Amino acid sequence: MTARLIDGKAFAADLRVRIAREVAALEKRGITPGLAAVLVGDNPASQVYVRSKGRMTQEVGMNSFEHRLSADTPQADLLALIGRLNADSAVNGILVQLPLPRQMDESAVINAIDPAKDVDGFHIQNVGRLATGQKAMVPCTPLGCLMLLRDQMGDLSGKSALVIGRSNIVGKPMAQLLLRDSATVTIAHSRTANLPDLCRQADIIVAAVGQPCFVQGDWIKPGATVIDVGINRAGDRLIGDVDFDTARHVAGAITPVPGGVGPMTIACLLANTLTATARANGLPDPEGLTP
Ligand SMILES: Nc1nc2c(c(=O)[nH]1)N[C@@H](CN(C=O)c1ccc(C(=O)N[C@@H](CCC(=O)O)C(=O)O)cc1)CN2
Repeated sequence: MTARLIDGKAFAADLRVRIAREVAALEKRGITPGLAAVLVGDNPASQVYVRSKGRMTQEVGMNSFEHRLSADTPQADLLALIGRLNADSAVNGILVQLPLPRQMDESAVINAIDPAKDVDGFHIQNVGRLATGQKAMVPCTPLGCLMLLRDQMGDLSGKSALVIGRSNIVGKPMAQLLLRDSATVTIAHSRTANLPDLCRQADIIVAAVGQPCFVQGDWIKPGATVIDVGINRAGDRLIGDVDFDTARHVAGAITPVPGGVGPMTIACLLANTLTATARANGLPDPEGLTP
């Protein structure tokens, strides 16, 4: 068996076309969504991501506002900037690129963002809303994984899903989203016993452990759908959390790295910005962009 390749890059490109159409429709009402991206420090990967976010924001017809602060910026200055962005009616979405420099308190910074503009879905109010089934802003990477899974598998109800990783950004919200779609969800992590056996029972595996080639092909149930969230750098190569070369002979469908989940993250950021703009203007949520 050779797994179907889940082409996240193509899916994300289609999603951006749909978003651009919605943005053009808003334009006719005199509304232009605006996304503010804040980058603190000079982490090379973060610089690349923020640049791509700005470029793609403009490509779909939204306004992009970029704020770059030096690594030694006092936290109070960052909080003051967030306060100004919260109050700015041209800004519908705010993101602070992670990771932040060590002297910053990540939760204090994230929770200073107006939850209605929190297009990363990291604010504690959005976390609580997602967990209790209310309208929320949903973290971009798990939202992208959910879109890919629904596209591949249709109804996820009753499927057994294993999420490997318990981060606030990916693992926990991913589990919430799968639960919301009535999958039977298990969250595994570094202390989980018998992980290979748990994997072998799963119709869906979402790997977000941050360890290259962690999930082996012989852990995978034949025909399962495997979503690899890992982006591990090895020199100039990117390697996922799944051992792609062995997994592709067992899985039914699998995301590659690169070109799988990664591109969905930015497309979903744009989707969330559109949703935030619609909500701020008393309009219904755009079709198919929210869970
Ligand atoms: N505020 C946030 N910070 C971070 C997030 C986030 O969602 N919000 N996620 C990651 C980084 N990230 C976006 O910010 C991101 C990661 C990866 C990709 C992507 O397209 N990856 C490509 C490969 C790109 C490359 O060559 O490096 C792929 O996997 O195909 C986009 C965005 C942490 N910080």
